[in-house]
Amino acid sequence: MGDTTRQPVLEETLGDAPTTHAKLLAWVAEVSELTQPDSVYWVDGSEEEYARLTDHLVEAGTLQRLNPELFPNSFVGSSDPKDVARVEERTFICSEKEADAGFTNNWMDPAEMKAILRERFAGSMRGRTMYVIPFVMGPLDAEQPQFGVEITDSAYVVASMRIMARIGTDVLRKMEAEDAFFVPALHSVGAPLEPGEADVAWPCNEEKWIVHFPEERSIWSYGSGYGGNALLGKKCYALRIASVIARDEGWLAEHMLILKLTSPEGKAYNVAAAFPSACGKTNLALLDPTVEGWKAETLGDDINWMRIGKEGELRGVNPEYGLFGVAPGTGWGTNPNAMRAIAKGNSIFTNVALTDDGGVWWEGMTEEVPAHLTDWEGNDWTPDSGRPAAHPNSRFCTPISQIDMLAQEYYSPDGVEIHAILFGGRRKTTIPLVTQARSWTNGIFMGSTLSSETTAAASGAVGVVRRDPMAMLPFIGYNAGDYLKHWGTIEAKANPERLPKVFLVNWFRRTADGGFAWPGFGENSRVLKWAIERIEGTADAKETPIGYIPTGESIDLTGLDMTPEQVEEAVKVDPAEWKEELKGIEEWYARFGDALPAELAAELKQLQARFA
Ligand SMILES: Nc1nc2c(ncn2[C@@H]2O[C@H](COP(=O)(O)OP(=O)(O)OP(=O)(O)O)[C@@H](O)[C@H]2O)c(=O)[nH]1
Ligand SMILES: O=C([O-])CC(=O)C(=O)O
Ligand SMILES: [Mn+2]
Repeated sequence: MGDTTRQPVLEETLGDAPTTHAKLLAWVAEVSELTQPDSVYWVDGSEEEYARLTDHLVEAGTLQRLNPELFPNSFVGSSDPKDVARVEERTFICSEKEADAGFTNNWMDPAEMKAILRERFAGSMRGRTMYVIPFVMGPLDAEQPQFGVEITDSAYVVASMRIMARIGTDVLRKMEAEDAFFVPALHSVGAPLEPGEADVAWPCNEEKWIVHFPEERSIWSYGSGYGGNALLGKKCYALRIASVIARDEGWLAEHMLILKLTSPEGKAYNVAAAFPSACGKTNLALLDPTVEGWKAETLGDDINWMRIGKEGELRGVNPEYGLFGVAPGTGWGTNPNAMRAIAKGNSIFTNVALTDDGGVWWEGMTEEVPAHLTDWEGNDWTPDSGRPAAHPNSRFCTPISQIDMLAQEYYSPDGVEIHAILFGGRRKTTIPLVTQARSWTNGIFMGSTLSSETTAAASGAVGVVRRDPMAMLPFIGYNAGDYLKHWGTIEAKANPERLPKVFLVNWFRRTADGGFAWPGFGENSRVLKWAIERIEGTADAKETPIGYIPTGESIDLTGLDMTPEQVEEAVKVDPAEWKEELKGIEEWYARFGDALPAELAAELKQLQARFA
């Protein structure tokens, strides 16, 4: 990239370095000595820089520019077919003590792991540019801005990080002015180039390591260029490392969307919802309410940092700056708000199909399926090809500011008060459309036993039911038992009147004939209305062993072709199914051993007794 690069910042050239932050300079020098890049480039985050970067990515064959009349300033690229999702089996929490990682994480001794990683990173950036990306998760004017610096040898990562996080010179200036702590996040695709060797479109390594050192608050990611493995501000920092910081400081870093709802009377409520990957967060965050008189506005679609406010209320902030959404199933029919945001351009698409007129397409985008496409692997595709045109975990990466329904409070460093918390998963049976928890502890029980069928968002088998506490199974940066205990401490710190009410939801239940028991998407606003009316004490409910479910009449069905009996079917608690479920929960809880909080063991006992 010629004039855009700088020589490695080594000890003797520190005088020319673009920052006075001594720790950052030292780290950049150390990494460049280890990884041996051709040059070091400090990312300023400007539009002009983005133009140069994307030009370079087009030249390198990583990205293609889309037809600007269809998608202005937008690009599409395909990853290596073996680098399409997060790799949970290659993800590690290297706490000093193994017990602090707990049974839900892979663990290795930090010194041993560092030795392995140093070997992998040694010379790993040879022939490449090393980019230094100063970033902040959450608003830069937050009381305590949460800084990070990602070092990467992937221009695709730089371009994507610019959409997903606040990056560049402003961040660097504030960081150095405060001589602030930052999370060092080191990333290499692990594909050094020998002199004269031609690059491939998507460099990566067969061997992948996604490693977190919680005590050091550092991240080392090797071998993958994809999403959650490589955009280190997202899952690695804002969930795994932040969950550890949150434990130590008394707050919560959660895998949740945040949605603001305003009732016909003009009263606003903020709902946070935790669903596992590819289970409907982005869709709910961009909800188009079908229920009359209600307004929805987006605050966040994936991550929610919650702190206790001055009046003992729980306040949530979305630390991200963009959407990294699942493309398939996102369409004009199901999620027009996402489609409108995407259509404004300024987006990077990964592993979607290409239309003949230079646009993108994926399954579910339009009702009409194009007669011809280039599929995500670059092959000709027609509707009778017998395979999806877009990869099931293909993604759109789009600035959050392009959402028309974005709430103004998104920009507020103090966030918003959270009034309700939803936990949800993808279950064909057993779990009702919606259940209200009896109490905060009962709500933690619901979250801790959350289960879902696995999706394409992580590599491995799809459709297997697994427990996913608070939808955080792959993201809890410490012992899962301690994590549940930490949730328990919130009750005592909060104002009891202001504690959010907790609900369990399941948009994915099936009827006997195999269809969805509930139409989902915009219609989910009817369920949210019920939940809010429960908070206000105005909606009817039926008490069951697992909590409160709606009566058939208590869900507003105006304008929807559905009967109260069908609602009852969608919310029914079937004792036979629950007998099986209780076995699953018992096995799950047994895995925590001594780390299981006593109050949750008691919750399970009480539930068993209610079914007996
Ligand atoms: N049946 C049904 N499907 C839904 C609903 N909401 C979302 N989906 C589908 O679920 C898939 C994933 O939805 P997303 O909203 O992208 O999931 P996510 O939780 O944001 O996923 P990540 O970004 O991976 O964390 C898409 O294929 C959607 O079409 C719903 O209410 N009902
Ligand atoms: O992290 C990623 O690659 C994408 C994502 O949001 C998830 O899988 O939950
Ligand atoms: Mn999402």
